[in-house]
Amino acid sequence: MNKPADHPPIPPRRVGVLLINLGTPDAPDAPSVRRYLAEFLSDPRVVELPKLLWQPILRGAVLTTRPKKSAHAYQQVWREDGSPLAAVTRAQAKALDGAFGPGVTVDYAMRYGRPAIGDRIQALKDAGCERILLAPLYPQYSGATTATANDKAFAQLAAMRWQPAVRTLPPYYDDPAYIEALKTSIEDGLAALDFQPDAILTSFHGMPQRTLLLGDPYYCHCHKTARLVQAALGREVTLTFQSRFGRAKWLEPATDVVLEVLPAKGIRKVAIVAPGFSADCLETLEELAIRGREAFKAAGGTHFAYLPCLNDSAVGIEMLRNLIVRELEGWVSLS
Ligand SMILES: C=CC1=C(C)c2cc3[nH]c(cc4nc(cc5[nH]c(cc1n2)c(C)c5CCC(=O)O)C(CCC(=O)O)=C4C)c(C)c3C=C
Ligand SMILES: [Fe+2]
Ligand SMILES: [Fe+2]
Repeated sequence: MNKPADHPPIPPRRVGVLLINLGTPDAPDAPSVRRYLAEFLSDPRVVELPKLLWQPILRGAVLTTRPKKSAHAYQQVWREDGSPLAAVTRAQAKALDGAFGPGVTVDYAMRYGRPAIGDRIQALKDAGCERILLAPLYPQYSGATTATANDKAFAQLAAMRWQPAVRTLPPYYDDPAYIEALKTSIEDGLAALDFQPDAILTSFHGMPQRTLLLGDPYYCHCHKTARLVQAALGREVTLTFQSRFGRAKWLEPATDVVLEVLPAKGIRKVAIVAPGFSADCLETLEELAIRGREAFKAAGGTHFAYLPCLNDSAVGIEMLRNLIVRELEGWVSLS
C-alpha cells in the first residue's frame, strides 16, 4: 500500500538512552540561580510541605536571600564550558554515544532547567527512537531525585500521541560494577596523594530524616554503598551526610560537623569522596573541596584531599556502559 502524500515522515527505528541529572543554573549570577532554585524547590518531591505553607516561605525568605549566596558559591567552581554538573553530564553522554552500536542514540537532560527532559524525549522520538531507556544518574534511589526525574519523563509521555516504549535504570548503589569503579577511582586518588589519610570520609547528599521514616530507601542505599566500598577497599570508611537545607532534622552525621571534630580526635589527615554524585558539582567542588577543607584546617587538620567523582573518567564511563548494556537487553543485541 502506498503512503498518502501527506503522511507524516517516518524516520528509521532507533533506541534512545537519556542520561538524566539534577540540573543547574544557566549562569552563576543571582537571577539565573533564582530561576533555577524556584523550579527546584517548588518540586513537591523535594520539599514535602503543603504548597500553601511552603510557597510563601520560598518566595519570601528563600528566594530573596539564597540566590545571591549560592551565585557566589557557583562562581567559585564555574568552568569555561559552564557549570561543572552540566559540563560533566554532557561529556558522559558524548563518551557513551556510539558505545551501544549505530542504532542507539545517547542524549542527556536535566530535571530542572535545561536541556529539559520533555524536550529531549520529544527530540529522541522525532529522531526515530521508539524505545527509550531513562537513566537517572543517581546510584542511591530517593523520591527527591530518581522518582522526580522519572515523573517528569512520564509527564511528557502523557502528552504524546505516539509514545515510545520506556524502561528506567534502577538504582545501582550495590552494583558490583559501581563498587568496583569506586574502589579503583579511590585507590588511584589515594595513590596520587603526597600523604596517607588517617580517615576516609564518604559524604552523601543529605535528606530530611523524616523521609527515612516515610519509607524512602535513600538512607539505607547510602549505608549499603559505604559498607561495600569499605569491604572493597579493605579499610574503614566513615559515612556522612552533607548539604543540609532548611530547619527540619536531616540525616546524620553531618559532614561539616564530622570534619570539625576529627582533628581533636587525633585525625589530622583526611581524604573525602562523594560516591552519591555521578558528576562533580557545586555540592562537591564548593561545599566539600573548598569549604570542607577550610573547616577541617581551621579545626586543626593538617592534610585534606577531595577525591573527584567518577565523572567521565575511563572507569566511570565503563561502569555506566555496563549498567546500560544490561538494561538494553532484548532491545539491541550487543554480544
Ligand atoms: C545526589 C543526590 C541528591 C539528593 C538526595 C538531593 C536532595 C536534596 N537537595 C536539596 C536542596 C538543594 N540541593 C542543591 C544542589 C544539588 N543537589 C544535588 C543532588 C541531590 N540533592 C546536586 C547534584 C546539586 C548540585 C547542583 C549544581 O548546580 O551543581 C541545591 C542548590 C544549591 C544551593 O543553593 O545550595 C539545593 C537548594 C534538598 C532540599 C534535598 C532533599 C529533599
Ligand atoms: Fe540537593
Ligand atoms: Fe549545598
